[in-house]
Amino acid sequence: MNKKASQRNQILIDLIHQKKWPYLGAIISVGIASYFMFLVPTIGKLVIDRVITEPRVHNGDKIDAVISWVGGPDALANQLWLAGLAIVIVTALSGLFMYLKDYLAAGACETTVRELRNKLYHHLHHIDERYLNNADSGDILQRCTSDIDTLREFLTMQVMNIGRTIILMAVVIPLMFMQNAWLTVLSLILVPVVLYYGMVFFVKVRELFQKVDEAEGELTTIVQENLTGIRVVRAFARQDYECEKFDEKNARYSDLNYKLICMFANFWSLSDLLCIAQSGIVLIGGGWLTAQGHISFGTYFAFIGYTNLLIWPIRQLGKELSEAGKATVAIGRIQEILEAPEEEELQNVTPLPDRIMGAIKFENIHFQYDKDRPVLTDVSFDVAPGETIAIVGPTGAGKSTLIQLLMRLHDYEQGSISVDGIELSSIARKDIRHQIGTLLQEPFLFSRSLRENIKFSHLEASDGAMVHSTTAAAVHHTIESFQGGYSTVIGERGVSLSGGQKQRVTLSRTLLNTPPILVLDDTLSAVDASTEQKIISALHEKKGEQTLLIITHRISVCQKADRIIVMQDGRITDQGTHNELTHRDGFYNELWEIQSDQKDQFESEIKVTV
Ligand SMILES: Nc1ncnc2c1ncn2[C@@H]1O[C@H](COP(=O)(O)OP(=O)(O)OP(=O)(O)O)[C@@H](O)[C@H]1O
Repeated sequence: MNKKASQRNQILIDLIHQKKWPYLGAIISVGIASYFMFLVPTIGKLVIDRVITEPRVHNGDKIDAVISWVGGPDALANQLWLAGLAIVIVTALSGLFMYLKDYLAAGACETTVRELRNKLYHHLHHIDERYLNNADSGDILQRCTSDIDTLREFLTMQVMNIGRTIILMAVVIPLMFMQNAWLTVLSLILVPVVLYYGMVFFVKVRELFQKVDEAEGELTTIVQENLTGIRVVRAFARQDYECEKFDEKNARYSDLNYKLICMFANFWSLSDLLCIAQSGIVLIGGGWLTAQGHISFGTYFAFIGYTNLLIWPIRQLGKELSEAGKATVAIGRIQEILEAPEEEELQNVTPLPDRIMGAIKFENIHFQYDKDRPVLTDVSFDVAPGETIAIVGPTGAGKSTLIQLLMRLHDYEQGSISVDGIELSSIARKDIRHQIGTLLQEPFLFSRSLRENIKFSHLEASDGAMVHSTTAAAVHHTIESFQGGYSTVIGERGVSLSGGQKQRVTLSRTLLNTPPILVLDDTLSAVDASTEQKIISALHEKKGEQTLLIITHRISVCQKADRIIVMQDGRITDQGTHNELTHRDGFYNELWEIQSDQKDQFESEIKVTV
């Protein structure tokens, strides 16, 4: 067994081990139920041999004692309903223990799967940023939903059925041998073939299952992407193109499923044939042995019953094993996520006060995502507590990366970053993130009420504080104009709000928490100039209370900053106030001239029109 397979088994063993007592109870119940199942044909045999047929068998054993107790063979022959009642009672007891098995197993399985789901969800929230950047969200979604369901089915159905069949064989086969060894051999002669065929099928089908799962993942990804980006598709009138792409994936998924169904059809028909052949062998062989007087008629009757009792579950074993193949693929895929590294946490972290001052220092920072592709080179700058810094630069200059390093979404390898004089790499990730409020380029809102979305940053905040933050973000009146006000539930990713409204809601969410450091990553790009000014003024009211880093392309925002940092190609190429930078050549001055020209042109066009 290779390492991966043994790790997969280990996950399963660990999961089952956590609930060993209910599982053990289920196994014992199956054992008892199997014994009662064995008793049904055995009662038939005893009645035939000791009551119905002549000459009657007398062994002087406990069975004879029971027969005498109910009035002897003749009396029993006149009251055969008693034997029928015994069969009903034994069958009912067998059913009762099977129910107990299902009850214990279902409880244990559900808890096991729920714990695994929680473990996976918790892990996803702590997984390393690099893994998330490269991961395919549709695929992860599938692993967390349908793969978990496959595993659940495996634990509730397959493990129990496989266990049940093995226990049934372990209980019934020795009891059959005790009655007649040759007939037992005859009754089981095709069992190895049925089992082997099931195992071969199981190995073959596993590979195909993996392909089907992958194809399903691709299909989920394409649906999810298209739902998220449906407006982009419509804007470019690319519906047909996307439908074609979907059809391709859909066809592949269907073809693979069809192949799988065909394989199963072959398996069922051939295994049915094998099972019927096994029953036929017992019928013919047992009939001959009875005719020759080697076995009693009752034994013949009982062995037909035993064979039927065993062969069908054994045939089912092939199916269960093949389903188990599907589960091992699912476990492997879940395991891949569980093995993805989590964000590393330090053993000895430097604790932060409840509220830091907000001083930031970058010293000779070098950083790259991929080998030999430097994104930040020798970046150094200082920010005093309460200072407002604007960061400008062309696209791809590394501005967002700077912020991601500050939030410890990635770790720097060269240089130093400190917050209030404490080296960032010695601070726990969650501690530093508590101190920084961030508004990312892409506003994200949950499909919950506006109130829940805004209070996400500060769950205990009062409604008054919430209204204060929405007023500062210039969105309070918009929210009040909705029929449901703050209770309005917004669609997935806030689709019922405009881009600017979404940004303002996310801004109010960040403002509610008043963290000592606030970062706006190109957040104001989707709001109009007057709203932008309102928001900037609101932020300026708190000037000095929090350190403000604003990544922006707008000169109007930079003008209000204490200092502007200019970034180009991963380096800081200039810094200073608006006045200083507009009096020397460089990127900022060019940006200023372009935006001033545009403003002048716009104003003169308005004058002409008026
Ligand atoms: N997760 C990532 N993995 C690999 N490369 C990345 C990743 N994120 C960003 N980059 C690369 O790093 C460089 C800097 O990206 P960054 O997002 O920091 O730029 P930016 O200045 O914020 O750009 P913009 O103004 O367009 O947002 C770019 O070349 C980008 O392709």
